[in-house]
Amino acid sequence: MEKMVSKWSSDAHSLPKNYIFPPEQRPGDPGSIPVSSALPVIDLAKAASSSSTRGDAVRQILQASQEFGFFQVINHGCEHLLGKTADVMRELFQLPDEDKASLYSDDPGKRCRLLTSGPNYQTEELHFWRDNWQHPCHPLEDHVQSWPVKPANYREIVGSYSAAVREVGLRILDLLCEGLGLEHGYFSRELTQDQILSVNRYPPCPDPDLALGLPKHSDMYLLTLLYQGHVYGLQILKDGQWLGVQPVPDAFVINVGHQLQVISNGKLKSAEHRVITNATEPRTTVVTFFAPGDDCIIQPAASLADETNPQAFRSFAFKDFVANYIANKGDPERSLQPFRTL
Ligand SMILES: O=C(O)CCC(=O)C(=O)O
Ligand SMILES: [Fe+2]
Repeated sequence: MEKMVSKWSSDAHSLPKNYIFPPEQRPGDPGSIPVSSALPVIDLAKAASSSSTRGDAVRQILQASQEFGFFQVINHGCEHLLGKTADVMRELFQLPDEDKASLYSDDPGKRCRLLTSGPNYQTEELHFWRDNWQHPCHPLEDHVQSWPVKPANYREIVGSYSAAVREVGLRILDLLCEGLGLEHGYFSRELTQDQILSVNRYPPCPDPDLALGLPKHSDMYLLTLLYQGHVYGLQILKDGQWLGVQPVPDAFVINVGHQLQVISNGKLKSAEHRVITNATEPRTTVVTFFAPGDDCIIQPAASLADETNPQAFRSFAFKDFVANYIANKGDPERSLQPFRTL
């Protein structure tokens, strides 16, 4: 708990050595990377099933998932919950130390915990400039009892938020099904059995050129839904170039995880991304990962593999992917390599 960046960083005028990335991984001058307007912002109101524009929304989502592995959505229906949810998370990070100490754990096996840096602080060579709070949130009745009782409205607000973003995530997955030609509901059972809330808190950093909030990685689950608020920090790698993701009011940033990359037989891309810090404004982001159950078998959808597009990955149990991802510290190529057939 003493290790949490938010605990000591306001007194730090320079970076501790083990927060300084090697030169080739450093973000460098933030001004050198453009905040890009190229990433599509898709209006989900246009994707209503009765709407004549649904086909356009399906094409936009599919194209963005192929080209960038990322897109933003607006008019998703959760706008009224965003401020409340971000506020309750900020309150949680500002609870008195004794309350936070009861939530903090360095044990990577604990699913509901406050932590700092990466999943396993003890074994890391370099640390990331972030604190994190995470727990499962679906099905709600299985998990809500393990959530904190402070802030007093935490369970109510986070329960509503988790249920509402689940609907958005499943709607987006159904639009992707339509785009990929998979049957309706393909992703709605074991493939999204788990849902994990992960809240990042990036305090102001004395030297943003040298540190990273999160280093380059791809997400290992099926689909990620991110509320990033108004503070910039997320960058995605496209064709070897970093692009900054513009904060759009009330939008969710959506990205393809490794499991969706595999199920789509490589048609959709799980893009690498990272988080930079800044010297003045704390950044709080609320991430929801939609994930398969541990024993769920992952494989390319049969209809997406044929003679011209041979099956690019073998089938595997999701938990075996997770073990290999963790062993390789999320390195995208080494995480996927044992499961490739081509
Ligand atoms: O905080 C962000 O902007 C992105 C977080 C992220 O990439 C992650 O939690 O996997
Ligand atoms: Fe990520």
